[in-house]
Amino acid sequence: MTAPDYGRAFALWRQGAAAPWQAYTRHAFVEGLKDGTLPRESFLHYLVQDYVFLVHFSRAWALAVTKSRTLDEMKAAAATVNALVNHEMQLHVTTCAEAGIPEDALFTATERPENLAYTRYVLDAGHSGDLADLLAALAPCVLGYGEIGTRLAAERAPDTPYGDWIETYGGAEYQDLCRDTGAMIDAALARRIGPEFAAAPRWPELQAQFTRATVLEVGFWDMGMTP
Ligand SMILES: Cc1ncc(C[n+]2csc(CCO)c2C)c(N)n1
Repeated sequence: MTAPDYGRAFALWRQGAAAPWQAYTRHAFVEGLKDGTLPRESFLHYLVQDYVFLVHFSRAWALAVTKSRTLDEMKAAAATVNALVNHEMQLHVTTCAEAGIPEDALFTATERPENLAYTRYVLDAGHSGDLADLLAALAPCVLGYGEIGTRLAAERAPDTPYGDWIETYGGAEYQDLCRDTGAMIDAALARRIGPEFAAAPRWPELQAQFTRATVLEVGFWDMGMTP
């Protein structure tokens, strides 16, 4: 299966991080969602941690609003903050509520170090750099789930109990968001670095940020498997 097209910068970054990208998008946790063998306890533990993760990811996208230089950039980043705090986190709240975990327990859950490392790394990439640095660190999260969702929607076991999760990320709405985000990244890089951004002196550092965030995604799945 060929990977979905989320733009030029992403295609290059993904290629430049080939081994960790494979470890992230084909992780045992992902395969367990696909065939339904992931223990429920692992999934709920992941969802609680992911709720906290999304709180900090919303802060990172809010930082992208303040790092924007055009109204189009601001609109895209602000739309993502809205989607995160008002919609995506609802999947976590609803699923956890069904399992008897109330929302205030999600907001106050103790963060695992793997979670802390990832979110604060991304926030620091944004605080110490510009929008290009921040987007390089944010891209694996947004676009990786798009790629995982697409593959799992095609390959899933019909009776996996994780169908809602797969449909959230494999569905048309999320895939549109991934394409928009990929286009926004290409435009933001072209604006700051020039159209040949991959030949620029700062490209290796952007690649390194993307690769580090991908490695931190692998750590997040590992954490999910060890409740
Ligand atoms: C560990 C972890 N990595 C990625 C995502 C996916 N994700 C994070 S923010 C966001 C919306 C961006 O528009 C999406 C889809 C997640 N939930 N948890």
